[in-house]
Amino acid sequence: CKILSPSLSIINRCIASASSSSVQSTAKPVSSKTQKIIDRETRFGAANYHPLPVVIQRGSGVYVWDTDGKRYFDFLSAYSAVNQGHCHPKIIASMKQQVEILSLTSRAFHNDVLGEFEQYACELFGYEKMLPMNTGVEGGETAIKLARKWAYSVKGTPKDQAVVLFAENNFWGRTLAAVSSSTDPSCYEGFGPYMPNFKVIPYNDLQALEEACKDSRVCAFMVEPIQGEAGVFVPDDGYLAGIRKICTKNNVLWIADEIQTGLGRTGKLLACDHENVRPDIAILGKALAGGLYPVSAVLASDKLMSVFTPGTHGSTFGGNPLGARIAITSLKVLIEEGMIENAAKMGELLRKELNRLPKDKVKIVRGKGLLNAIVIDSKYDAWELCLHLRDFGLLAKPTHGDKIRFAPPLNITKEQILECCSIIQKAVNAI
Ligand SMILES: Cc1ncc(COP(=O)(O)O)c(CNc2cccc(C(=O)O)c2)c1O
Repeated sequence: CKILSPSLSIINRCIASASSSSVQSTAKPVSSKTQKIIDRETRFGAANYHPLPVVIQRGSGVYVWDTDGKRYFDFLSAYSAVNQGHCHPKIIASMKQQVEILSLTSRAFHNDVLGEFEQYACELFGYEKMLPMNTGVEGGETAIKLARKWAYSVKGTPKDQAVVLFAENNFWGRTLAAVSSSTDPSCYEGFGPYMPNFKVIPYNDLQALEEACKDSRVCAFMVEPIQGEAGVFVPDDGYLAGIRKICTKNNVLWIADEIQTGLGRTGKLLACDHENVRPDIAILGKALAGGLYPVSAVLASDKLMSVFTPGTHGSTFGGNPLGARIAITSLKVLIEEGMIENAAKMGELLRKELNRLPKDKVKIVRGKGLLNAIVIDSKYDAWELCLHLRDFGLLAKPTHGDKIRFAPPLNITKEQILECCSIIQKAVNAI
């Protein structure tokens, strides 16, 4: 069932598109070389994205360079998939070493790296078992299958009756199951019929969760500790602890989607660590392999994971030795180079500086660690602001109309943060 209230994103997008089309942009036009590359992509590629007009050719650390050699700060980090910075030398080195030895065996046979990755990840995150996949949405699908199978085989839910709860404005990918839980028409419209027994409740509302859990068919609540795509919605302190309590009381599995918030992004290893609570199932992805390879993972207890028996789930590339090697190094780099603590410190500095921006233009600043967003006044156009940010050397992109996410790699320095803030100030002055 879906809550079909007109989502804010539609209204904001109408305003944004109206304002961007009606207001003449004062941003710089792209070079003919860049335009030619964009035109070729437009000619031969599906139009399922609307990228900012810039063509990136090289990346290193917090920087990327376009095809004209211009340098930018990357303030999106590929939606938090590049937490370790672009092309981290240690991760590249381990990738190079492994790729020349063995890349893929399928799970028909063992390989000599997967067990090392599983042990390292289980011990690091405090779980007993890990199931490796590739993309984040595969991690989400795996977690939901796990919860449903547990409902039928352990909890005793009648066959095909299990209900999974999601939060309004959730985003966990683009598969038919993922869009079945979405409340954003641009995500789900035109892709019906939808997955049954997905129920949506308000985010950051413990009473709504308590009420929904009265339905004995509910087997799990899948939720982001901070809603990324929705525009970096940070819930009230205590929300995560409240979820933990209510799910435990009602024998409902708590699935934390840490794909965007995990791996140091919010200034802790997992965003759930801010409240010292532990979900029954944690899903990781994106930066798990440093933005160099698609690796995702589902972590759970031995008892819970044991509902998966041979042949009940899998993936051709899931658990491949190349991805496993890259993931081990990506996790070690995150820890050994103090990126998690740096994210906490640099996030505080970034929000302090962003809060100095004129309030008539930048209405809200919010975030945790280096997952942040500004909400600009509807009199102004977020797209136009991103074009000016690009011209001044910083790449970011609007999400849902009036919000702009600021999420640089976690190894950004204080000097770089201050330089980025002066760029942001200049761009805000320019709109
Ligand atoms: C919280 C969360 N969970 C799951 C996913 C899905 O991950 P994969 O994309 O690897 O399947 C995400 C993804 N996050 C995300 C953010 C912005 C754009 C896009 C895009 O599909 O272009 C994806 C996410 O932000």
